Amino acid sequence: MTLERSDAPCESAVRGPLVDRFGRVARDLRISLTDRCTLRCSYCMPPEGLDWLPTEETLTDAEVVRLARIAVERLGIRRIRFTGGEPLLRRGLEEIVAACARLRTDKDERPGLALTTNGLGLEHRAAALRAAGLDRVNISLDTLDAAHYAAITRRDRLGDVLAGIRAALDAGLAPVKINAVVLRGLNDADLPDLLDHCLALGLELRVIEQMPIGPPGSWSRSGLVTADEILSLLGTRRDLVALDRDDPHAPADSWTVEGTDSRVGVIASVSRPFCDACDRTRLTSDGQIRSCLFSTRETDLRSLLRNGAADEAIVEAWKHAMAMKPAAHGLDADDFAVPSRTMSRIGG
Ligand SMILES: Nc1nc2c(ncn2[C@@H]2O[C@H](COP(=O)(O)OP(=O)(O)OP(=O)(O)O)[C@@H](O)[C@H]2O)c(=O)[nH]1
Ligand SMILES: C[S@@+](CC[C@H](N)C(=O)[O-])C[C@H]1O[C@@H](n2cnc3c(N)ncnc32)[C@H](O)[C@@H]1O
Ligand code: SF4
Ligand code: SF4
Repeated sequence: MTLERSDAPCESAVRGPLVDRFGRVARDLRISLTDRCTLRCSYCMPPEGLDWLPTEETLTDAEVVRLARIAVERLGIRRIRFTGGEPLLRRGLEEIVAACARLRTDKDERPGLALTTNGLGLEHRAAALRAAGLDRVNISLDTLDAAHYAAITRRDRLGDVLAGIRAALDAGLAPVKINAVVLRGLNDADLPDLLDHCLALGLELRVIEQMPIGPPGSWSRSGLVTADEILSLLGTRRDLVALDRDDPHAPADSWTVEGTDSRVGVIASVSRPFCDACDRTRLTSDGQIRSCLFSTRETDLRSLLRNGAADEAIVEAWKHAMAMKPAAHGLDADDFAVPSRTMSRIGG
């Protein structure tokens, strides 16, 4: 796919809901609630962490909810995912979820509400989050081997994640998906065990190709474990049958595992990009809109909010940001530009 470099929005891009120059419509908003985290996953953050945003630069709960309301009521957003950093570090998470659950979409429905988390502390919050209106949760777990887990995340917290998964299931959050980024020589050989564990608990495993969006030096194309390799690892003990995508916009390709009711997914952002059908817009914890995970530019909604802008001005700024959305991440292009933030500051 070639990258469109023109910055001029076409007319259709500035009318109606969030539509970009290529006709893609954003229905899915990912809100990062903090840039801080309890882990230091090697593919996402440097061991020493990052310079965290000062509190005053982070959107308040009320600011987050106002932007979510504008997105849902004015801009056609139908699903919201809370992410981070680690969103469970956000004290007001339950209140933010409850406020978003009161919104109504253009179809007069409650927006779908989901959380992506590393699972630390979920044990104590899953029930309250469910009661607040959270529908589902994706939990990151790269391996069941405690030593490998500690090597990847630089923290010895495997037991806490497993407790968080159990609590999510008990609370009735459904489906519970497990996200595993696969790293050569670290957890690739652990995938069959992880799949068996997920099948036993009724969890949907998605194995993720590592993207070049972590700390400098953490990614190389030659070291990438690609979707083809992931599939052969997952097929070591199990037979997989390919499924058609039920949601054309979902990042994962899915398979059923023969002899079970379960499915397993592969998110192949690098070797099989899904940018053509992208339906996402992203809000960072400091109030910047990123139309693409790999954007090199952002649109500052926080300044608008804090300068007293009316909803209409925010709507226009958000639409303009969407109009500038690139065609694709362009990883294969000669002029690929490294995104302006690393993963934990964007929200995945
Ligand atoms: N390239 C790319 N990767 C994405 C995008 N959205 C999510 N991902 C990656 O997909 C992986 C799983 O992300 P999640 O936060 O669980 O979100 P999701 O897979 O969209 O969630 P579902 O709605 O449950 O399918 C992470 O590595 C994300 O960074 C996207 O728009 N582009
Ligand atoms: C940035 S994290 C934020 C939410 C939460 N802290 C967590 O880990 O689930 C969101 C997702 O991005 C994934 N991720 C982080 N760095 C990645 C990378 N370099 N390539 C692919 N996925 C990555 C994580 O595995 C996680 O599933
Ligand atoms: S992937 Fe999630 S848990 Fe791991 S360092 Fe990044 S933000 Fe934290
Ligand atoms: S890389 Fe950008 S355009 Fe491609 S799917 Fe992700 S957010 Fe969408």
